[in-house]
Amino acid sequence: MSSSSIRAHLALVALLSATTFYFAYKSRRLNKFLRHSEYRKKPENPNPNKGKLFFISQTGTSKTLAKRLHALLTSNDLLFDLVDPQTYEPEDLSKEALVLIVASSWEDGKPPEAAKFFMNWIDESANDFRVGSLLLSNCKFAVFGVGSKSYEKTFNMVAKDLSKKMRELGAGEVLPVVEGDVDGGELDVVFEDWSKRVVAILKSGGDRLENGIVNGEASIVGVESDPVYHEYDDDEEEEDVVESEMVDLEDIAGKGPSRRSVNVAETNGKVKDGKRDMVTPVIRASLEKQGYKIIGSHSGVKICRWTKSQLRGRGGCYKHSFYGIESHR
Ligand SMILES: Cc1cc2nc3c(=O)[nH]c(=O)nc-3n(C[C@H](O)[C@H](O)[C@H](O)COP(=O)(O)O)c2cc1C
Repeated sequence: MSSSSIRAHLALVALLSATTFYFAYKSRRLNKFLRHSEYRKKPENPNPNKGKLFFISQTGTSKTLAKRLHALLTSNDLLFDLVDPQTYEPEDLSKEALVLIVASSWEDGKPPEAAKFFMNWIDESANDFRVGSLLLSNCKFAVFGVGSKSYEKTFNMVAKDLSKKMRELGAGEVLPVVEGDVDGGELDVVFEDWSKRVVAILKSGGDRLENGIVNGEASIVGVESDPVYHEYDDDEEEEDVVESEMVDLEDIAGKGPSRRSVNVAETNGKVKDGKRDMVTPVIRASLEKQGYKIIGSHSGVKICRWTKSQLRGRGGCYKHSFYGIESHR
């Protein structure tokens, strides 16, 4: 073999080695990035189709009762996860179809320590005008309170508060709150009665739940109110009256937001770099449900339905009809 061909061989081997080394290095970097990346997929709600039975408890009374109900549900082939709110991501509430809560109240009607984050989340969401009343619109729920009448004004405050806030967020209450009294209120009997009613409702199928009517007694159904964010147009009133039969691809794309796609830990209404996020995951979900597109971390935008209608040649709003203003151009 001539010296020039040996040199060529050596150069080829060197090139191949360098290439192999380079790709091996890149692959390791990529793996490392994926392992540590903040964009790594967060764990999904393990059983979004199963009901959730929460216990909000400090000294175990509510937990014991919830366990009893869980056993009853299971023996009736009703699949529920028994959940400690401490281990639950409240963002997932919007995916739940059925929620049962056994909740105790503590000093000044406050929740036990373990449920503070969960309760705060519900409270903040219900009080945030940007979230609106659609967030839990797919969720049916019932609450049993564990407390003592001797605390008078704050008797079962947590349970009552939960019920109110859940309704404000659009969830449908299938049974009015039942208030258990640990001090002479025959708690076990009252709880057993409530549990049987819950099981009866669940076993009766979806109809009663859908209607929010239980054995003829009207349950408190989610309070409907207008969406909190509006289009950048003053045509809403007319839009409400005329419902387009056509479904916009844009609107479909807005449905079913993935809350995992945003960094929940950082943006759940918390302070980041000294600033509070304007579009938290909850607000994002609510806006996307209404067909808005989120711009940056601060705004939601949706094209006016009349503008779309006009662009399709199907007529515009009163501004066009009465004054000839072509706001779609
Ligand atoms: C210090 C203290 C404060 C309490 N405050 C309230 C209250 O404000 N409202 C109420 O209904 N019950 C109140 N209770 C009663 C508890 O709700 C009751 O003991 C219940 O069984 C606790 O349930 P848990 O073991 O599941 O936490 C209080 C009890 C204690 C010991």
